[in-house]
Amino acid sequence: MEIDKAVRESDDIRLKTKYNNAIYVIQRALALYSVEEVAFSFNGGKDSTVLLHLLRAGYYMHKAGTNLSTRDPVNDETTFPIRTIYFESSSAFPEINSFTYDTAFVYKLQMDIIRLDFKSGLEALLKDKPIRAIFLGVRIGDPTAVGQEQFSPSSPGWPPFMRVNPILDWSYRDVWAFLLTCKVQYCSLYDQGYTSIGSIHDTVPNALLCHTKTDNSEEKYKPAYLLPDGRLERAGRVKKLTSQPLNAVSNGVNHEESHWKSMSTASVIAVGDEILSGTVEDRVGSVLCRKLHSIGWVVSHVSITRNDIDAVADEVDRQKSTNDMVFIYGGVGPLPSDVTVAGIAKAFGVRMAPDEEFEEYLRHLIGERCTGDRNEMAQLPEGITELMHHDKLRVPLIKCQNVIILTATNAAELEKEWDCLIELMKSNELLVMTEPFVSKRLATTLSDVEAAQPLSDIAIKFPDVYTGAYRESRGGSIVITFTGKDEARIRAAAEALCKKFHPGAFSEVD
Ligand SMILES: Cc1cc2nc3c(=O)[nH]c(=O)nc-3n(C[C@H](O)[C@H](O)[C@H](O)COP(=O)(O)O)c2cc1C
Ligand SMILES: Nc1ncnc2c1ncn2[C@@H]1O[C@H](COP(=O)(O)OP(=O)(O)OP(=O)(O)O)[C@@H](O)[C@H]1O
Ligand SMILES: [Mg+2]
Repeated sequence: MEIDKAVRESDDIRLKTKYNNAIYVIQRALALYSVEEVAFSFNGGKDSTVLLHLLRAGYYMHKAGTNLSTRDPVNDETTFPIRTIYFESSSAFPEINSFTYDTAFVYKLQMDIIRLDFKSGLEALLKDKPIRAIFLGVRIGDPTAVGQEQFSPSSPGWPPFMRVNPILDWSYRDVWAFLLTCKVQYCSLYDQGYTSIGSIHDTVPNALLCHTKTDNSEEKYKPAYLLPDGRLERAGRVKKLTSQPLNAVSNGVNHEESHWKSMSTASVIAVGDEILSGTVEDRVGSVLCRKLHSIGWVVSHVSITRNDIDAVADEVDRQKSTNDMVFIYGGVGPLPSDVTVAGIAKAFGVRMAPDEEFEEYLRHLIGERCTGDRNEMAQLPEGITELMHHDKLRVPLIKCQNVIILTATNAAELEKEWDCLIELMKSNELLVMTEPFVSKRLATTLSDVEAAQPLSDIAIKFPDVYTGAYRESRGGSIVITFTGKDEARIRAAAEALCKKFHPGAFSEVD
């Protein structure tokens, strides 16, 4: 068989392994279910195109294995009796539609076209046909792959069938290695910069493949197989799939009660038993708070957590749902106490899965000693992780939905990571910079009893200005802080306070 021959003759060992595993899964399925009981869910996408060829090869081998002596020369490899289902939709790309139909014709697929949503369509199909298992081109990293194995029963609430995912462990790179090695046709959109295809409403070419802009500003895209980092395969999917939206707010002159609530908020979590025991000082937290403040973010919460998966999971779970962004550091690495990433996975209810791109970075960094299977560090939370690469970083930053993992251990390292992070977040439109905070500080030797009531009055009169106070020592002066996004309002609040006391009662602190 052509496909089998092409893979076996190639010197891509990795592809051979992936291919053999996928064929094994297909053969297991064909041993468990009769041909009438299986179906193939085909939609013309690259993953289902890979699966089509694997299924044809697997089916042929299965037939040859079970029925060698009686092989019918007419019923050869060009015949593929597995029922193929396509959920046709008016919002599919015309190129996807025509590729699906053309492919069905070329390979004589027995197509069932379903014009209902997935769930209702499957309900109707399963009522009518004896289908018990459906082959899908789902891969780890797809949002729908979370929690799935190669054989996964359909979810509760769905009609009962077995989802069979022979290419679950294939990476983006494996998919292209296969399609190119086997020289099979794929949908033309992949040559126009599309890297993962949903509907016409949520899919654009992947900006990471955009290479020129001509005078009339027409954009040109490289083919999908040139995307260097498969993790970014879904970058052409319109936002809802990447992460929770960040409501970066830029109005600093809204004088309403809800003013502070409308700002972007961040929570900072340090992980470290040694910080809790007082053995070491946290050298990152305060610098990070200053950085966030400088871009106009409100830091709502700072905490220190034990090196314990459940403790990290609980804290991340609490903070991720009440903040736009969570920054976590400490406990990242291969040591037994490095449980931060696993804690994050637990907080999101996903498992840890090997991440090939990350493994590649680690291999460059640590050398060949760490192979994928043994390298615990190459395991990342499945389906929610995005690697953020920057030329100045040796290892990409890890982002799990709205949780960013920092590896900095001191202020200098944080400076560097922060600069890269800001650049990356801006270019990915994950972070719209908000107006920075401005603040004014006034020191006074007035007693706190004297200052208390006038300060409350100012806070009521200027709800858009944060009015706070702190002491440097119990007996020393009080420092009053005014913070907000509108300099004029801050000045007005400070002046209003000064007017309530004798001249010279306050002096400005730099
Ligand atoms: C054959 C088939 C079986 C599916 N089985 C399930 C399932 O068991 N559970 C589930 O949540 N979604 C199932 N889905 C839906 C997919 O996960 C779907 O891609 C996902 O809900 C996202 O769809 P959307 O991006 O088009 O909205 C199935 C889809 C197909 C085509
Ligand atoms: N409209 C559909 N009809 C039939 N099967 C579908 C449909 N949409 C998705 N599927 C099934 O779900 C799998 C996963 O879909 P997904 O969009 O992730 O992959 P793909 O379309 O094959 O490739 P790409 O990631 O490039 O879009 C498909 O391989 C296919 O088996
Ligand atoms: Mg698709």
